[in-house]
Amino acid sequence: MKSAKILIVDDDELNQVILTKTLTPQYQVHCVNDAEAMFAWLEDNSVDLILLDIMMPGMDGYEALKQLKHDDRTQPIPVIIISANDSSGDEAKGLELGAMDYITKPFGSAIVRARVKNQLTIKQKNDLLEMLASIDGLTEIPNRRYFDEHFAREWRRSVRAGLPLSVLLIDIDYFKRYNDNYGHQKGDECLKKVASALVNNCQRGSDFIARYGGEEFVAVLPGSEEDTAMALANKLCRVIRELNIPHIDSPIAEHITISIGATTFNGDNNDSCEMALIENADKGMYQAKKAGRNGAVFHS
Ligand SMILES: Nc1nc2c(ncn2[C@@H]2O[C@H](COP(=O)(O)OP(=O)(O)OP(=O)(O)O)[C@@H](O)[C@H]2O)c(=O)[nH]1
Repeated sequence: MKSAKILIVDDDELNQVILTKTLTPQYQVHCVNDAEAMFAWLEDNSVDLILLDIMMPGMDGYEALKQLKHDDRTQPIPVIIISANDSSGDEAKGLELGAMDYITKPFGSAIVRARVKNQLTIKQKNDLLEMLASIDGLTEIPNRRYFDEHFAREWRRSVRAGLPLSVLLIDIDYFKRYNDNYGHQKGDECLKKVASALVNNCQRGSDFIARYGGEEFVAVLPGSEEDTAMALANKLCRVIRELNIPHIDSPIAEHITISIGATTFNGDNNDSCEMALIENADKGMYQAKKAGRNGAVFHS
């Protein structure tokens, strides 16, 4: 809870100072003067709670709240309205639009602190549930649902910043034969070992690995060009070979191997879409399988 991030949206500097002073000992606080600055800040920063003023120059707080709740990316962020409008009609309007709480000005510090704490406690529990719903039960790495959200976010970031984004599709070779020969339980153990080796061998903090489905994994590599992506793909093939998981029924090796399809979006082509990137990686995978497996192929 200590490191929770709170965004204060208020054009009144005195309110900003008082709220910051009230919350700073416990939380990370950032202030912006209007709704436009709030949306700009949210493009690149994660926030756990928003304290939102209603009467502001430009877009007012109600409209800002409506837009926050309309966007999947900002919808889960709890909003507390802090407003000088103290009529029950105003409060009802804010709550109906999706605010979690409503504090009227002038406010007492203890009330602000208590209400913020309540909302952050609820948020923490919701985040935990969200996390549990995003993790694959077998391998304990991010699941397909988590991947879909993460990948869409990274794609937008890459288009906006004009930065490359690489994707690796990773598939265990002859895994049906492995299951048939060693049994489904051993198959599960193998999937766990492969997943953890893949996660432990991704170099950059921004690299992301998920279970794509069955015996297939996917890596999202923000900021990585073709060379870096292929270097990582080849390294992952080697790492999995070196796990030395016996697979006597594999026609190509005595141990478990993987095939990888790789592709890169260069951040400069707005015509392509995120799904085209997956399709390209899938084509690379098909070629890697056709070329004999146990290796990586880049498809642009
Ligand atoms: N043990 C176990 N097996 C799984 C799981 N998910 C998928 N599989 C198995 O993975 C196998 C995938 O087989 P295929 O798609 O035919 O591919 P493959 O045998 O790996 O052959 P190639 O990909 O062409 O090298 C199937 O037998 C699935 O039952 C799982 O959670 N646990």
